[in-house]
Amino acid sequence: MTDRSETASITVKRMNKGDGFSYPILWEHSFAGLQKALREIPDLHPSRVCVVADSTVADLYLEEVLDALDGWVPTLESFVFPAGEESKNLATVSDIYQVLVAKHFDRKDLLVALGGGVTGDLAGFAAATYLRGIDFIQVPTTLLAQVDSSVGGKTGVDFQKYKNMVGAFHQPRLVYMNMSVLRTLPENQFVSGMGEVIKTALIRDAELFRYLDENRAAVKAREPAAMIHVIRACCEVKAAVVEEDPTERGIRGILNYGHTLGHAVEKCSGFSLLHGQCVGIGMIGASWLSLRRGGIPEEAFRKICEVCLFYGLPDSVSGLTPEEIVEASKSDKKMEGGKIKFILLHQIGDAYIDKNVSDSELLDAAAVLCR
Ligand SMILES: NC(=O)c1ccc[n+]([C@@H]2O[C@H](COP(=O)([O-])OP(=O)(O)OC[C@H]3O[C@@H](n4cnc5c(N)ncnc54)[C@H](O)[C@@H]3O)[C@@H](O)[C@H]2O)c1
Ligand SMILES: O=C(O)C(=O)C[C@@H](O)[C@H](O)[C@H](O)COP(=O)(O)O
Ligand SMILES: [Zn+2]
Repeated sequence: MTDRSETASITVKRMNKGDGFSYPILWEHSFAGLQKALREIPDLHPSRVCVVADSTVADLYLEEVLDALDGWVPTLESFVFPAGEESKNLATVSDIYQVLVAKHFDRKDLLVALGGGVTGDLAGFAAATYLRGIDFIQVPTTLLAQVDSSVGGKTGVDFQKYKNMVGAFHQPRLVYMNMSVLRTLPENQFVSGMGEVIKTALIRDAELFRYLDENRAAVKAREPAAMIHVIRACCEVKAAVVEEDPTERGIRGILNYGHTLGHAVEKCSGFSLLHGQCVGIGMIGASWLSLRRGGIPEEAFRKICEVCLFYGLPDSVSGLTPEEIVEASKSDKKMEGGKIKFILLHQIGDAYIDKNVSDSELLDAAAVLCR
């Protein structure tokens, strides 16, 4: 088994293909090395830096991050918004633009996304669009952001209650993780992150799935060695998929495992359920359909349910009907040429994209989730 228990770095690379990019992903135990990591990035010479954080993360870590950056640039700003998915909208992006305009940020300046996926998506989208694109870095502080959202350059906001309806692909220049921040992460947010961890294992890393199954106590207790192993494994999978297909023309779609039904549940719940919890619910539906299609055996389906439940993920949702979940799935952006894009499993660790899932199959899968 690969030893991923040491902190280290990997590099996301895609060069000379027209949309080339390359950036390091670093695992550290404090914010102290952030300035050095930034100074090592060639051609990154901002005069102004704005750290974007939500209210909770700002209270916990903003000062430490500003201290870590002290002395690097003449102008160091911060922008703080109310924590929660409700802030992931164009109004907050507009508020970020206002600060950037007021402080005369130019094309060479930099945004720092300090926080979870909401902050990364928002700050990344502001960076993608302000002056037609400025640099940004990701400093992820939730498990979900460390295993998924900080890598790969999907940025954006919700629009009229539709998830991520407006956005852009814009790769960060650096992903810097301070692993110690996981100590303050509330349990429900940890569980939400585990939704994306299990997703990653199911789509491309059977060995990681076994690790999650066999090291339950260590992972659940957030033991540092187990966390580094899990987070590195997820970043390796994500980096590999994104390098292959940065703008989701094809294979990147597998990162959406559990999201077709998951995003629909998230929308129908009025965002009262967390993203990773909804992905967990959606994965049960997608795994059930994989079983029915003869992709995975009954035993694998049971094991997926068992592992999801062990890590605290829900396997069903109350108060919703299968019909409304299907309706919401079909009005999400998963449709291509009138067909829904659904991700299924050949086996644990091997996902594929299927564009032939019928309405009745979708309805049956949604019915499995409604109790
Ligand atoms: N761009 C992508 O590739 C991608 C991938 C997955 C998810 N997402 C998006 O990410 C979002 C979910 O991200 P999230 O789960 O990180 O949510 P989040 O950013 O809202 O963070 C969750 C909560 O945890 C708090 N928090 C963050 N770090 C903390 C810490 N170290 N200690 C204590 N509290 C902390 C935040 O203040 C917030 O209240 C969704 O909008 C989802 O659509 C994007
Ligand atoms: O990076 C990707 O690609 C993903 O699909 C990762 C997902 O976990 C994430 O939730 C993403 O934001 C979903 O993308 P969307 O295009 O379906 O909104
Ligand atoms: Zn997701």
